[in-house]
Amino acid sequence: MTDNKLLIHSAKQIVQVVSDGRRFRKGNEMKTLDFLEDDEGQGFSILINRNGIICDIGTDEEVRSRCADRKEGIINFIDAKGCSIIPGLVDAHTHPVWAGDRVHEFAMKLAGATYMEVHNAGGGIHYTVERTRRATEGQLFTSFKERLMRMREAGTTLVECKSGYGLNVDCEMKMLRVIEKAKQTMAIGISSTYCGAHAVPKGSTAEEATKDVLNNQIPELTELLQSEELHVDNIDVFCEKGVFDVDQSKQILESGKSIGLNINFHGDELHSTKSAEMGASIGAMAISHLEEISDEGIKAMADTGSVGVVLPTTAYILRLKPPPVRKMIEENMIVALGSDFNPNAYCHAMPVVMHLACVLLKMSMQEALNAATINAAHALGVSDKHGSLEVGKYANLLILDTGRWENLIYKFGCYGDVIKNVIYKGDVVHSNIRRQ
Ligand SMILES: N=CN[C@@H](CCC(=O)O)C(=O)O
Ligand SMILES: [Zn+2]
Repeated sequence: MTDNKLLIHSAKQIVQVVSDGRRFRKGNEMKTLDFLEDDEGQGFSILINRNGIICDIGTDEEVRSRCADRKEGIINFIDAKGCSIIPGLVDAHTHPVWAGDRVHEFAMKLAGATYMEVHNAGGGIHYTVERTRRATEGQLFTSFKERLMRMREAGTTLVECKSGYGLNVDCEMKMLRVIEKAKQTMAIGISSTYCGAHAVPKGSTAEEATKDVLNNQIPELTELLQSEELHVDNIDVFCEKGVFDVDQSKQILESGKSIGLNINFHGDELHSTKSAEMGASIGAMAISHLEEISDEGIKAMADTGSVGVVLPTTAYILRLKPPPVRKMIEENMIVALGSDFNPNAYCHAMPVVMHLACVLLKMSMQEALNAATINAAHALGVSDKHGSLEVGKYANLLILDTGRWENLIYKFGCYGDVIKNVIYKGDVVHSNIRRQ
């Protein structure tokens, strides 16, 4: 007799997001969510095996009788009466490892300074780089761990995490080791990204910094990947006027691709540089920001299937023109969401990001949930295991204390009132005490 780890039963609603094995949704399909619900008051169940994988899903009666037929036992039960269940949220873009505090810059920006004015005056990324270089691995891990726990409480079960506040070989590898440690020890999924070309270090030119990335940082990273000291998934560059230009970015991204990393980078944020066209031409898995994407860029990304990761917190905080998400969806680009959690945009909560996506980017709640689950997982190349509630996928899910999942988006900033439990690979990793 096999024992299953957990049966969650009696749920009012299970929002699977997708139920037919598809890896993403685009265009008009983004308005659709697959879910289990009926008006007769019938409850729904999810059964999770010992390996933390969903092994059955359906009405309470169906799941229990199939389990009995297979003569399987169940170790734990959760009664989800009146609740809805959705997949764990996927945050497709964050910068969560750093030291220092940039609250003073928020005041400068409120007073009218632009992002690049702060950056060029030695603040912004440069300010964080100085403090991150001085911090020990232990100090960086302690604050990173805390941030990951806050993200998880807000419903994130898979998060992309970048390096990029080192800008030299030692500190970039230090950041990647910190991310690796969390990857090995914490109950949250992590997709790690090398972003050694996040800014041009003080005292260097972009050309010199490109050479350092190509000739020093990537070779060192290659060795650490080969020795399996690090497991890195993606390569990123800040492709922007005054940072790395399109040619420099292309060289760095292609070099990362040649060592097996997925291309996933910052483009067309503050200026239209044709980053999207370049990224699509080299097979980028995803490109983030895209506030200034051109019509040709949208078409190129739609044609190649590169995912557009939009970051509503950035446009909101920097008062930028928001990315043209309606147009992207109309043109069949795959759109995903990320929090962009970083010292400029201090927001770790994907429910807040989804709310901003609806109000600022004019997405519907269904589109926002697709973008924050299956499409975000696809941007990270792992939508075969994450991003929906289907048999064979990780049992990463949220039990919401409401019969209508939309409350998670509607109740702006009040996700703590809505999320009852966060479950990662079949284990309860967060319980809202007030909601028990
Ligand atoms: N634009 C570049 N990188 C980050 C900001 C990083 C920082 O300001 O520390 C972003 O995605 O918003
Ligand atoms: Zn970023």
